[in-house]
Amino acid sequence: MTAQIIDGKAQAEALRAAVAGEVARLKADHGFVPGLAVVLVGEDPASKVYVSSKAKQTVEVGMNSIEHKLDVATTEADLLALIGKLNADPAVDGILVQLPLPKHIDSAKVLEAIAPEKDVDGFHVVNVGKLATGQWSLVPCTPYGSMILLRATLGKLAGKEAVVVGRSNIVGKPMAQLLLKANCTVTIAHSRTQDLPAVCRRADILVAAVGIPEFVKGDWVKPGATVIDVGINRVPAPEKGEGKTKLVGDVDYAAAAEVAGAITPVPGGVGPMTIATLLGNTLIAACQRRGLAAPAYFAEIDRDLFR
Ligand SMILES: Nc1nc(=O)c2c([nH]1)NC[C@@H]1CN(c3ccc(C(=O)N[C@@H](CCC(=O)O)C(=O)O)cc3)C=[N+]21
Repeated sequence: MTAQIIDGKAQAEALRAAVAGEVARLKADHGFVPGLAVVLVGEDPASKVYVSSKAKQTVEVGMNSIEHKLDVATTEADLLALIGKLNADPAVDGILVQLPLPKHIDSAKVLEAIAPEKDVDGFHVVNVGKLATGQWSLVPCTPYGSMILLRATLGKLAGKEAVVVGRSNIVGKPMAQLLLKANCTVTIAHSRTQDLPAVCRRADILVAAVGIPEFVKGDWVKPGATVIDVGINRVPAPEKGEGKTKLVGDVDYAAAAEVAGAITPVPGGVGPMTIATLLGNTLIAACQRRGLAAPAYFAEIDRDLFR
């Protein structure tokens, strides 16, 4: 058996087209253009690629992109001052501070400084708390995108056995919250889990978010399961030539695809959805802040996922 490959690239394109349509409608009917501010501190090459890709796609859907590229030696106080300015700027609807930040900056402090209504990453404790208590909130982009892929692949998720491997604040925990909200039976597994392969084999929905290349093996996957691979790991690829690299996920893709019912590839799976949902969150934040109803397309996604 060979798994259905879940086409995150195509789904992300569809989502971006819907965002572009809503942006045009807001401009025509309400006379404003949503703006997304992205802050990058330092020169991490992967972060630079992601940030320029975000800026490019922001402009492609018709929104304003405000980029702040700061020196690696930027102080925490200077970064907090910039966030204060962006919070107060009416042209800024969403603020994203690219992680990881340099070691001398306290990320938690920085994330808490972002106005919750502009927190398009959904990382602020106010948004985390709202999600955990069933209140409306901005939802972290990667888990949100993963949920949209699951819904498109499986239909209703209620009653399914879901195992999330990884307990980070940016993926594992919010992913578990969203699966729970969609009425799955949810297990969060991690590095201290006893007999991790056996726990994974229970899953109808297996989400790998550990940040270790090809960590989840083929025989950890229940036959027919849906596998969501959140990992983006750059590894050496000597088979492509001296000094070459490639991207792999947190799942041993070739082996898992023999067993799974459906699986996300890396690249072309969850990654593109992360940027599309970021743009969606910016649109939602822009509407919310102006007292406008959530765009129909997103209201429908939420109804679909959580009712
Ligand atoms: N505050 C914050 N919010 C984030 O959402 C955030 C962050 N910090 N720091 C880094 C991670 C990583 N991330 C990705 C987004 C898109 C792709 C993506 O589009 N990947 C493509 C390929 C990319 C490539 O070829 O390098 C794919 O999987 O097909 C990957 C990774 C967002 N992150």
